[in-house]
Amino acid sequence: MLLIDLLRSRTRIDLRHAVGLLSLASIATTMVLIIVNLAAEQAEDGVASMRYLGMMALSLIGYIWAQKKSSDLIAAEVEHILHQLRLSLFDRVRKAAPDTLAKVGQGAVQTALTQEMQTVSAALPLMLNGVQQVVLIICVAAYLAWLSTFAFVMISVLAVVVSTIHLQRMRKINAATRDAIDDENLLFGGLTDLLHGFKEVKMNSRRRDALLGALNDRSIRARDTKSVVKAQWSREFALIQLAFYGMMAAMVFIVPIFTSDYHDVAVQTTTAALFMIGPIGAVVASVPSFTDSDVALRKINDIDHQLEDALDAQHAQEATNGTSSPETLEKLGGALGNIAEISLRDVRFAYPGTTDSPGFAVGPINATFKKGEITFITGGNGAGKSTIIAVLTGLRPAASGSIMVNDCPLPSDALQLYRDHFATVLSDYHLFRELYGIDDIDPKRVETLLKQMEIDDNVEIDDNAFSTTSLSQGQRKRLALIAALLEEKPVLVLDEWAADQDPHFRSVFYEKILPSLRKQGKIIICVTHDDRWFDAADTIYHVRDGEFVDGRQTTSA
Ligand SMILES: Nc1ncnc2c1ncn2[C@@H]1O[C@H](COP(=O)(O)OP(=O)(O)OP(=O)(O)O)[C@@H](O)[C@H]1O
Repeated sequence: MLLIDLLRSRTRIDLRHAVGLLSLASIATTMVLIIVNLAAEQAEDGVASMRYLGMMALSLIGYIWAQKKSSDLIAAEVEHILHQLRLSLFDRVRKAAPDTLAKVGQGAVQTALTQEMQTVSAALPLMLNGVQQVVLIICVAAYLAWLSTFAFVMISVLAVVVSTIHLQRMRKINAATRDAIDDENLLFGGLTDLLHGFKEVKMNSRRRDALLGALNDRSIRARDTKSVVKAQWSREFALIQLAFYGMMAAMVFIVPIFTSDYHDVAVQTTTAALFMIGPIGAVVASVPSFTDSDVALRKINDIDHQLEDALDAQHAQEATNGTSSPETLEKLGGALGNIAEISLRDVRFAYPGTTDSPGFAVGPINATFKKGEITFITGGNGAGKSTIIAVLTGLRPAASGSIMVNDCPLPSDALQLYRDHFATVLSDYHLFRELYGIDDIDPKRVETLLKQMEIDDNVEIDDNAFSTTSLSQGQRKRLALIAALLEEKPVLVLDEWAADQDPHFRSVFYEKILPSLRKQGKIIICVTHDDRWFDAADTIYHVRDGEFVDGRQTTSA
């Protein structure tokens, strides 16, 4: 079972210690049963034994101590294991290239990190409680064996028969559980469409009806498969309860026929059997969550392996390019510390294609971006501007050609080092409310930037975070630019940044903000369609079909 493998492989504690504590709690509980039986015998003779009362108090103290110790240990350990699992997935996501993540599916990774983790989180404590109850059942069974060997053998045979039937039926239930979870995930996918596309759904009643129809169908399927699983489990509970009552009946009607001295222990044996109802119920009730968590863990593992395979392929590709020597990295570090220019030399890149058509390709690209200069990249939709930006910023590794920092070629194993020198607001940017990675923010600088972006009335920075991001599209982009500028990087890349700005602020951007950034000595690269302000650039590259067709030096800048 994956859950047990997970516990074994990830735990920091000695599992024998935890099981020992759980067993101690079970033994203490069994002691209570034995003492009650013995005290009851004395009570029949009208004697109230203080010795048994003391022993019972000791057993209860032992139970409470072991239970508290084991609960604390297990609760901390369960959360530690989940934390480890999350970190491992975060790490793989961190290392993944954009294509790797796209291949596995962002939605699948998100589901693994949220829904499936929650299922496992709920199941782990139940499973450990189940272990305790199993130990308790074993202890009570041993007590039964001591009271009456015949009763014990009979119960054991009955337990083996019922367990065999139960396990057979479990296979069917497990398969149905997997179907139910798949149906539920399909339903959640549709819900994401409904919530993310809420406005589009509101605007179009045909789309709304079609989407709600599909959601309804998926919900019906999820309902039906789930109710089949629940009905199967109810039948299982009934079977186990029936077996239990059968066992009680056998003890009071059948055992006395075959054993002569049974009447001496009949009451104790029946009490012990009754004592098992709770633990058996708890064990049976915890089984469905094991099944759910096993399915959830399989899904998490699956995503983990898919990411791992994609990363292995990525690393194999990187390995063919070799590893840079410390001298090369040192030279590159020096160049990056004082970037005068970045050049692309015969750079090519292509998206993976399909069997029917090759992926879109850019290159050969030749261009130079200089410190203290503004470069515009223009071109029609789909010409390849954003793809070139992705290669230039090191988000996508070039297939051939070279990127030069000053006169130093960028090796493919130093892309992260290179990327760390860029601040970007890309076309599909994400605005973080928290200014992650930006420390010691100077409040005066923030004030100036907020004023310069004309949003000082709407936003402030508190505790390293924007006070709000609930703003208009244009204002959100201004915040993204502030965050990029606070990073204080030597290269600034903006992909269609001004597209959402009003005419007034566009002129502020092109006529004031960009020139002041040029004065600061940054390399500024902007993808833009704003031909009215082409004069603001020092150099303009025009892209057509993945190539620069015109690189012109403007005169006015
Ligand atoms: N992730 C991707 N996987 C495969 N192909 C892609 C991917 N992203 C873009 N493309 C292909 O690359 C082409 C160029 O896209 P790109 O985004 O670079 O164009 P663009 O010039 O920035 O366009 P726009 O002005 O519309 O933003 C697209 O036509 C598309 O076919």
